[in-house]
Amino acid sequence: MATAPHTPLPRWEEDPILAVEHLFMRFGGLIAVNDLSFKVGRGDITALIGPNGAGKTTVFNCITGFYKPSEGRLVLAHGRAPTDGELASVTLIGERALVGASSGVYLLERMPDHRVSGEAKVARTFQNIRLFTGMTVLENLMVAQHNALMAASGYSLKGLFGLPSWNTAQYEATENAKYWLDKVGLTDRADDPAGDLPYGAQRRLEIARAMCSGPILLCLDEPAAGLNPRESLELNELLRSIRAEHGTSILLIEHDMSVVMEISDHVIVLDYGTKISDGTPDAVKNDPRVIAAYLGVDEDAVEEVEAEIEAEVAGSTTEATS
Ligand SMILES: Nc1ncnc2c1ncn2[C@@H]1O[C@H](COP(=O)(O)OP(=O)(O)OP(=O)(O)O)[C@@H](O)[C@H]1O
Repeated sequence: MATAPHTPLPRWEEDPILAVEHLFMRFGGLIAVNDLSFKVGRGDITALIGPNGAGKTTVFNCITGFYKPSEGRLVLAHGRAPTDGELASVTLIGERALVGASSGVYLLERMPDHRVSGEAKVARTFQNIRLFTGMTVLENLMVAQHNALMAASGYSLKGLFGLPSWNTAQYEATENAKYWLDKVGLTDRADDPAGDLPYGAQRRLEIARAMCSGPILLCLDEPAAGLNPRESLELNELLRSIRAEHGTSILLIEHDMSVVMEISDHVIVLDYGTKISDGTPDAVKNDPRVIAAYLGVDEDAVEEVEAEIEAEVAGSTTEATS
């Protein structure tokens, strides 16, 4: 008897690095994020898109510890995703647990922002660039490694006495900074104040700064905002090489559809805090709910589209069962 062809699960189902589970964020009477669940595949470039005010930045703020969610669980797995049993015990005992040999599982909703970046290794950039504009480009990258350097300095003593472990850590931090300067094409601007850089270069420096902390998940809030078409193409290349050469998973919020459709493996669409679509770029692009949300058509038209979708789904279910 012929068996049905096996359809492989998408990576975000097979090997998720992050699972957002039933996330709610309320601000007084406003529900900015409404029962949102999705997964981010390990090594994927995942885009979170949606019209203005859909709740995208609020989701980022929850993942990166800037907001404490009203409800929900945010599971980050450094190694393989935990089993249901392992996850239940982490949820019971605390915010972090080791699963398998040495890989950690972190419940991000329980952690403050500095531990989400320092321990869980989730780095982010902001919608409005937040560099230290008076510091040099290189200094911005050294500051990003402050935590590692402080630990290596024994919280100052080893640094004061110039012990070898401190010297090694400082050397490595400088080499790391130089590597990322080169990667984003800013080596010749290393000693200039960051505030003197053109806008596109400041955006690249933000990404370099985030990468200096060695994240396993990089969250970028509108990295292509304000970039010209050439700079957008360079950004695509940079993000692809970060994924290919460092294995970093990337979650980005983006309005520039040329960037989203070109580089994403997986797209999640929000509207009024609710997920309306989740799939490959092609699937999402052709989803009538997404088209309706983006075109801003009136509610009657949206209802018509929804009725059509429901009729189609009902039709295909009947066909499948007959
Ligand atoms: N700290 C806050 N206090 C009150 N309301 C907030 C807060 N942060 C966000 N909101 C509201 O939550 C909703 C979602 O905002 P959010 O910034 O997450 O949307 P967004 O999808 O990122 O929008 P944009 O694409 O314009 O950046 C908006 O109605 C916003 O006004």
